[in-house]
Formats: sequence, C-alpha cells, structure tokens
Amino acid sequence: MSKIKILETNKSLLTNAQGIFNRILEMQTEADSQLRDIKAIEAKILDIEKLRNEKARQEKEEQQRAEEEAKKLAQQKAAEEKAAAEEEARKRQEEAKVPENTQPKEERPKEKVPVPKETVIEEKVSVAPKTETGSKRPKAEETEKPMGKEVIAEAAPKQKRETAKKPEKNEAKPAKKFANQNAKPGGFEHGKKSKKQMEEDRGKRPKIKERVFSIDDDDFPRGSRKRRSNKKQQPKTVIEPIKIEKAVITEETISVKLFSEKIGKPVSEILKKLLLLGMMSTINSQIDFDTASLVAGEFGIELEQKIEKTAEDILIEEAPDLEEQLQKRPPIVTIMGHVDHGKTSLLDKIRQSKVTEGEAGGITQHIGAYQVELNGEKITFIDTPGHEAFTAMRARGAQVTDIAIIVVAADDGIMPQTVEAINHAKSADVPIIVAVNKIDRPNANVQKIMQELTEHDLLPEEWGGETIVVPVSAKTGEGIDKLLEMILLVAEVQELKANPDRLAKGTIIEAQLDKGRGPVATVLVETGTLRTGDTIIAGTAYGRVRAMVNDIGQNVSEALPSQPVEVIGFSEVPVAGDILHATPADKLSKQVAEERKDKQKAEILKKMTKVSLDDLFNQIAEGQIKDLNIVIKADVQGSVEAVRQSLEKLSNDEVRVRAIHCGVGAITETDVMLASAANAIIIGFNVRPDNMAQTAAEREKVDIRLYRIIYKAIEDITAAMKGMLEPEFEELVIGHAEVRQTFKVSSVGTIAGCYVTDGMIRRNAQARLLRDNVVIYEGALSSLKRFKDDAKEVAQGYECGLSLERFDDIKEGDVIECFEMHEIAR
Ligand SMILES: Nc1nc2c(ncn2[C@@H]2O[C@H](COP(=O)(O)OP(=O)(O)OP(=O)(O)O)[C@@H](O)[C@H]2O)c(=O)[nH]1
Repeated sequence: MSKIKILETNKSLLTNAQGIFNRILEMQTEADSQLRDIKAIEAKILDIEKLRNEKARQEKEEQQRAEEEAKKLAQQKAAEEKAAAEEEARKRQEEAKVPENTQPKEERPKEKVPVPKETVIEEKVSVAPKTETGSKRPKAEETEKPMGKEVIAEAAPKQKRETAKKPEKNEAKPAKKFANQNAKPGGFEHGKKSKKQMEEDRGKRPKIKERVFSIDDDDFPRGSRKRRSNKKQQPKTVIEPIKIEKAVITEETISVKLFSEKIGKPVSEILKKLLLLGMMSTINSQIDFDTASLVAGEFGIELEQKIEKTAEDILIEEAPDLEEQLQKRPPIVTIMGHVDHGKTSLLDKIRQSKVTEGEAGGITQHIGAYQVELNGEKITFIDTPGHEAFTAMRARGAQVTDIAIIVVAADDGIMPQTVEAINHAKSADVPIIVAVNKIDRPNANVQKIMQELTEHDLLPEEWGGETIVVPVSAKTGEGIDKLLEMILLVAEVQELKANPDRLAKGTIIEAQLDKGRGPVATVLVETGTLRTGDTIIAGTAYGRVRAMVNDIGQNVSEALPSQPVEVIGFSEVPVAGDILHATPADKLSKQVAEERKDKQKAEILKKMTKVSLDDLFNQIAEGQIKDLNIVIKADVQGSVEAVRQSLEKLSNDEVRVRAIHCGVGAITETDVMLASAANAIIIGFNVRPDNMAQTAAEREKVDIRLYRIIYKAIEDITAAMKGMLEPEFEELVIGHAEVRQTFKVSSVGTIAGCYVTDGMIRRNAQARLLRDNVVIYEGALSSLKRFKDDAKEVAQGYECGLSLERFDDIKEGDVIECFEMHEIAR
C-alpha cells in the first residue's frame, strides 16, 4: 500500500518537475527571442554606422581626388605659361634679329621686352641656321608643307616691297622664317595670310592672351583663362557647412526627407535617432512635431511649429451676423431618460398627434429628427436612440440642443440613466423640462418624482424652484400639449435666433451608407439656409447637396435654421456629431477635407507611437500589460458606436481594448495597412473587405474577423483576451458568382442568372449576398441550375441560375459568395 503511495508521490513530483522544466524551457525561448531582437537592433545600428563611415570615406576620397586634379592642373598651367613665355621670348628674339637683315635700324621696335636668360640661349641655337645661305632653302620648304610654298609665294612680294633695297639673297630668308613662324605659336601679323593660316592663328589667339595675362595674373580680373582656372580650382575651396540653430515647420507632420533638409542633417542620422527612440522609419515616413523636436534637440537645434493659415481657418472665419439679420428660429429639443421610461413612446405620440394632423397623408419617415407645429410655431425634436450603447451620440445630441426633456416614469423614479441625462443637459448648459410619464398608470406618483428631482438640484416650479415639471402620458396623450406649450415658453425666454441669409452651418444627427443612394446624412441646420447645389463639408466628408428630403419624406430645395433634412451628396459617410459647413467654393471643402485627413493620420500616428512606447515601458516595468488594438468597420454609424463601446468595455487590468480607428463602409486597404502598423485586428460588422484589402490582409498577415451579431464579436474578443480564441469552425470561401440578370418566377421567387467568377458555387454550401461589399443576406441556396438541369456545383467560367432561401431582393451586380464551414482541430 505504502509502495503505491510512494509511487504516486514520485509521479506527482515528476509531473511538477516536468512542469517546471517546461516553464524553464519557455523562459529560455522567450529570453532567446528577446536576445535576437536586441541583436537585430544592434546589427541595424552597426549597419547604419557602417554606411555612414563608408559615405565619409567616399567623401574624403573624392576630396583628395579633387585636390590632386587641381594640383595637376596648376602644374599644367605653370608648364603652359612657361612654354608660352619661352615662345614669346623666341619670337621677340627672332623679330629682333629679322630687321638686322631685312629692315633699316630705325624701323625696329622701340620697346625692349626682357627675355629670360635660358630662352636667350635657346634663341641663339634656333637663330644660328639663319646665317646659312640659300642652299638650305629647299629643305626649309619641305618642312613647311603643306602650306610652305603658298606662304612663300604670298609673303615674298610683300617682303620685296618692304625691302626693295635689300639684296635678293636676303629676300628669301624672311619668307622662310615667316613660314616657319606659321608652324609655331605666335604667328606673324604682317603679310597676307591663307584661310587656313588665319584659322590657325585664331586658334592660337587665346595663347597670346594667355601670355598677356600671365604678366600680371592676379591684377587682371577678366579673361577666359582666368575664369577657367577659377572653375578648376573650386574643389580646393573648403565650404564651411552652414550651422542651423533654429528651424520652423509649418505643418502638423513632416516627412523625414523634408525634415532633414530643414535641419540640415543627413537622413541616415535622423533615421538612426528615430530608431533609438523606438521608431522604425523610412525617408518618406511622416513624423509629428513632438518627435521631430525631440530629434532636432538631439542635434542641438531648436524646432518651432508655426502653422500657416489653413483652409480650416478660412472655413471657420465668418463675419458676425448683424442684429437686423437675425430671425426667430424653432427650438431644438432632445428627449433623454432611463431605459423604458417612455422616450420613444413620447416622441411617437407627439409626432402622431402633431405631424399627421398638419400634413394629412404625409408619409412619416425616420430621419433622426422631426418638426411639429403648435399654434403656428415650430418645434424640432431630435429622435435619439435610447440604448446604452449610444451614450456617446446622446452626449453629442445635447450639444445641438436648446432644451432637454428628461423623461421619468411616474411609476418608477430617477434611475442611473436619468442622472446621466440630467448631467449631460447641465454640462451643456441647456434648460431642462421634466416630463413625468406614464401618469395613466395606477401606481404613478408624481410627488415622489418631484421629491427625487430636488435631490439632483432640480427644484420644481410648483415648489418655488425653476424646473418645469409636466405630468404626461405617452399612452393617452394627456399633458402633451402642455409639454409643447412649456417648450415654446422656455424657447421664448431663450430668444433663439439665427440668420437665414448666409451659408448654412449645421450638425450631422445621423449618417449611414444607403445601398441605393450612397452616403446619406441627417443634418440639423443651425444657422443659414442649406440649398441643393451647395458645396458642403462635414468632418472629412465633402461634396455637393444633390437632394434633400424633409422629415415627412418630401423633396425640398432648401432647409432653414432648426430644420432637419436628409442630405444626399457626400463623398463618404460623415460621423454623427460632425459640424456641417456650406462653403463658398468647391476647392475649399476638398482642401479642408484633405487637411482634416492629414490631421487624423497625424493623430493616429501619435497614438500609435505612444502605444508602442507605453508597451515598451510597461513591459519593462510591469511585465504583462498589453493593448489589444482593433479597427472597427460597420455598415451604419450606429453599429460602429455600439461595437466600439461594447468592445472597449471588455478592457480589464491585464488587457486594454482600444479602437484605434472606426468607420462606416467596406474594409479597405488603408484599414488593413493601419491595422498592420498598429498590430491590430479588424472587426467587420455586416461589411466585407474589398479585393485589395483581402490581398493586403493576406500579405500583411492581418486578422480580419467578420460578424453579423455584436455578442458574437464580444464573445470572440473575450476569448482572445483569455488566449483561448481557437474557433472550432473556420469559414472557407469556395467561390464567387456575379449576378448578371434576375428573373421573377411566381412559384419560386427571384432567380439570379449568374456567372461564376472564381472557385465554384456548390448547391449544398452556404451563401451570402454582397452588394458593394456589404453583406445583405446570409443563408443557403434554394436551387442551383445549369440551363434547365439541377446542378451539384458550377465551376469558374460557367453560367448558372440560382435562388436564395427566403430572399428575393437580388439585384444585377450583386455578388454571391459561396462558403463552407470546416472544423478546425483544437
Ligand atoms: N401605460 C403607459 N405605458 C407607457 C407609457 N409610455 C411608454 N409606455 C410603455 O413603456 C414601455 C417602454 O416605452 P418606450 O417608449 O419603448 O421607452 P424608451 O424609454 O423609449 O425605451 P428604450 O428605447 O429602450 O430606452 C413600452 O411598453 C410602452 O408601451 C405611458 O405613458 N403609459
């Protein structure tokens, strides 16, 4: 018995030891990987260092080469000068000698040019043959070919004229000499010259000049030789580098290249500094001002940011409205309150009782806001969704609000969300009217509610305070008129005015991507008049108002202050809460949008840098804290907000969930690149990645997760945070088909005539219908046919007819994605 016990103990000890051993192995691997990282960084720094040294070496070599060349040139120049001087001396000597034989003494040049000693010796040697007689002539002529004879023939008569009295014997001598001169630099200026000779002389002219300039080189500033020599000597002059002590940048961010130019430091140096700051950058990377000033500081350069007047500044620059331009405008009211206290019912009741009354037959439409009329006066209501997930939007809703209605159920009381609503209204400095709802209920207790209100600094008028409290019933309609009257009364006190005769400014209440109409946004005009054709900008979305629809579904051409309208014509989906501006010029709205996009990028960059630095710090300091970065894309703005809030709430002590980017529409390549840079995963809610994004995601190894239900996304992220995200099933897309034509068959529904673009469509597989990469339907195929026959599968390049189970809204251009679920081994 005891033996068994001992064995069991041994076994458990062995298991423990094994566990410890495994842990040590893990730690070893971890340490190895960290060591590898450090080595990689060291290697990179060494590489940069090597590159720098290599560059410096090359520069030095170049400088040496330039110096040597300059030296050689100087020597060459000296030799040329020397030769020229010798030549001149020789010429003078010869000239001096010629008159001895041919000219009378008085015709000799008066000026005596000093001749260097050694030249004289040479001169003597060269002059010696002159004493020889005519026997030498033929030889001389031979040497002067090809021009010798001609020159002699031409030169001789002149000589004859000049030296008429001289014996014939001597006449030939100068001719020989002159001919000789022609072959040598300097030339002879008298006498008729041949064309060739003249050309040669022209070629020699600079040398004559050289001689002249060489007399006093430094004192003679002009002359081609001097210019040339200056140019060649340039490498010798060492240019002192300009020391930059202060630089100014005029943008939010700057590229490494431009930054290097501004501070006068090599790009490699800057990249090295950035690497030491934990940033891997390239010459084209954008860095923000903070980072740039840090790097500049390292070089001892002070960096200043002077942002030039931006398009944004021009946009918000507006002349103040004059008192006489202002006109009364309807109050904008927001209804807030706790879940189920009756906000929607109250809004519906007000709308029913007032809208349909005035606009008989008008189709009411949900555009996020509507207007009602009482005694000829209008009131605008913002119809905000009441769910907790939309708190952020509701907070924004209070900002465009003139009056806040806080709904409190008479049979319940003040609840957490009621308090939140009161605080929003108070912080926005908006007057509050309390609507005590459900007074038709038997257990309704208005007095109790009033009592509770006092606890939140809202003393009812009845009790001598300033808070208007109106008991209402959204069910029976009791008190609704009183509530509206009170709203108008408060509005009267507020003296709400706006100038309708100016370009419109408003707020985006809701925005979404409409399948048929593109980006659609509900705008609440605050001031000015918005007209169709106006150029507009909201956030980074810009465009031109193509059409406007009011709250009762009518097309309108203008929207006045406090009027809500649905606007079509934006380039992209704006974000709820964005301010809309109508701009005087098309260009301005585009410029502002681009500026804002750049700013956003800079902010993301800033965030990302901080995250990586924080990570580094935290890992060193605490060991385990991590950020789980996510990029959220959804089909409508509301979903984006909901997903973001739900996921960020999952943050705990160990993992922080951060939505680094959110947006409406298909997942694009930019989203993938952003996710890749920030090490984030992409959550797609009712949207799909486009082709480019899909390829980029595969290349960058970015995880894209697509959902149709929020809680599924929450479940997955929770599992991922626990390190347990290993889906049991994996979706495998097997093919796509494009809908080319649709047919309505009464017994079957809509049949889609398709062309299989890739992979195959399988009858038993699952399918989803995509329209502009937005998932419209997900389910099963109810039929698949090739011509009239049922088909099991249809491969790429073939046409087929198919229908979807319980779904008929198939349109031309839609894409059918066929997929199967495969089990993954855990
Ligand atoms: N008897 C009675 N019931 C009401 C009244 N107002 C609302 N209700 C009911 O209360 C419930 C909740 O009303 P909603 O209007 O959906 O409340 P809500 O505040 O908009 O709720 P959330 O949108 O979930 O935040 C519904 O069942 C309504 O029928 C009222 O004046 N009298």
